[in-house]
Amino acid sequence: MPTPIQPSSSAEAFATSANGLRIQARSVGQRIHGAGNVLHDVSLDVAPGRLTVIAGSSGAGKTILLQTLAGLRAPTEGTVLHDGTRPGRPGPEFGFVPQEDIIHRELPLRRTLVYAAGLRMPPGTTPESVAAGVDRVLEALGLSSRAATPVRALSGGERKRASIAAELLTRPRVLFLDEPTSGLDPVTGAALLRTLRALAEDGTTVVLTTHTLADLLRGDQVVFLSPDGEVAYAGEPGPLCGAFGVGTVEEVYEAVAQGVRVERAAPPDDAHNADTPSPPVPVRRVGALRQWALLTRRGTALLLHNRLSVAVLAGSPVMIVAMFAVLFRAGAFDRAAPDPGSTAMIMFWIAFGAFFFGLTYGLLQICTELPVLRREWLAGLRIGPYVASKLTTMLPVLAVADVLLLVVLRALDRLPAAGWGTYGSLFVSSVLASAAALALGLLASAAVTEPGQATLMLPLLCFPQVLFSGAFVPVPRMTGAGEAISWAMTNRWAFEALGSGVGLESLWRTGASPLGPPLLDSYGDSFGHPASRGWLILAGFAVLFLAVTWAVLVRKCREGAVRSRAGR
Ligand SMILES: Nc1ncnc2c1ncn2[C@@H]1O[C@H](COP(=O)(O)OP(=O)(O)OP(=O)(O)O)[C@@H](O)[C@H]1O
Repeated sequence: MPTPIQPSSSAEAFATSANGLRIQARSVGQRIHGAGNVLHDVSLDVAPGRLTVIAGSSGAGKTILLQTLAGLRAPTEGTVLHDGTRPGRPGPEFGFVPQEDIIHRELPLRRTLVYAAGLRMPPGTTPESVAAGVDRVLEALGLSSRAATPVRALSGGERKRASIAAELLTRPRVLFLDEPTSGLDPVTGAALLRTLRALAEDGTTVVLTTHTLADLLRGDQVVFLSPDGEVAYAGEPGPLCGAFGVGTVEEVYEAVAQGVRVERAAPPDDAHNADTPSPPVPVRRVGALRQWALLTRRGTALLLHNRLSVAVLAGSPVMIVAMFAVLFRAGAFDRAAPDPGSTAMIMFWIAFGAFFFGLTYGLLQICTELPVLRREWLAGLRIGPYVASKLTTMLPVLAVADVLLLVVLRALDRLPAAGWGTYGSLFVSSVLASAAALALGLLASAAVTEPGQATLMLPLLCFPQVLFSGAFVPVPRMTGAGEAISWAMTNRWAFEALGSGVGLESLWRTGASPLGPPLLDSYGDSFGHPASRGWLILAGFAVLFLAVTWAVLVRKCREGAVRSRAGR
């Protein structure tokens, strides 16, 4: 059941004594690629410690104006000033709550906020201070009784408050919220507005967009946008209806749609010092190593709390081992009576199994949490430690899956009775194949725009890895184009490294089967190189895919969350 916001959501409970940010917009225009001019000549002042509500019909440009006022989008015309200078890089004094959730859903609320605090609060903050900070925001937002509840089990209103709680951890001077009351019932929405008002009364500047009529009358200032992105009204909410000569807020929407504008005195043109971006706030960010350690811990906790992840983690190895047991007869590697065709296929399926584990583990890792990543990037998260944490969270799991695969296949006599050296080589080949596939999965996960697309990528990425691996059509038998493509397939190098490590060439050449030598002719020198050559290539692919993942994420965070500040 949703919890009501407690009376503790008062100015006292915030106890931030924030010194609110002053925002000025002067003749702001915003041109969006594909949408044209979305904002026209917007000039307004947002005083520190005031609650400003931006309203207007759907598509009027409310979100774009909010992002522009926040300094997340540089205006294409005019100027936005924060405390009289152009916005710099957001720091802990800045809070932004987009429409999507910006916290993970899997963990209990308090634990989620503790991780968020670890990434946002200054380095050196003691665990006691983190705990106190988290308890403070939970109390301020009336969420103390929900502290142990997984975020996914919270109601829509509670989840929205949880996102706001994450933003309040650093006691921001300004808080921007995109439609915080959408989807909330009137009582919960009103309570949330009261919470935001308490925050403003304590000094924080609060700016929000809304479609909820009642919200318009609850702010200190209303900015009403016309459908073509002009300011139709900016001022106190009390005189709003009277200014349009109507009786209700609904009628204000109608009047604005018909082109009515309320003239007002233009704010003074004090944008002369706009050329200087505000000096960067001296923020000490949490170090890269600490970010990586924290993200790895959080990633592991999220993984273990996500039923789908656990099902994929446990299910994939079990499924593949079961298929092996059904498909192949035992004893294919017996030197006295080998089955060369099966030995090649066993090596291929081990390579493909390792690839499949890595790819499936990686594919949903990033696309499911992109809004969270973007918001945390704004708060100082570095992409390098983020990508590295994905590797350190997933690679041990993959290594265990690969070991299990090899152990079970040996126990079922689908692999030869060989020494530690052979099995060490098979293990390294499998883990590197999984690591390269994981990196490929992370890259695909970073590149797509939603989880559904990531799922579609699975067959697209798997098919070429099967066809061009060199297992079914040996590389020497491929066309020139096919051979060129096979170079880009990690599965080819894993297959060859595994075959080399298990000694396929010698088994086929000197084993008792007459089928060995002709097969060797077909496969050429596929298994004639040391396994270490394949390891190097697989490691190279992993590094390459991770580097591209990093680049894609940096671009996405910059484009999606922060657009050129300070004239960039
Ligand atoms: N990334 C984008 N690419 C192309 N057009 C965009 C983009 N973002 C916004 N727009 C367009 O800009 C206009 C204003 O969008 P915005 O999201 O600010 O409207 P809004 O008033 O917040 O609407 P709503 O109330 O429906 O959320 C719309 O026509 C929208 O289609």
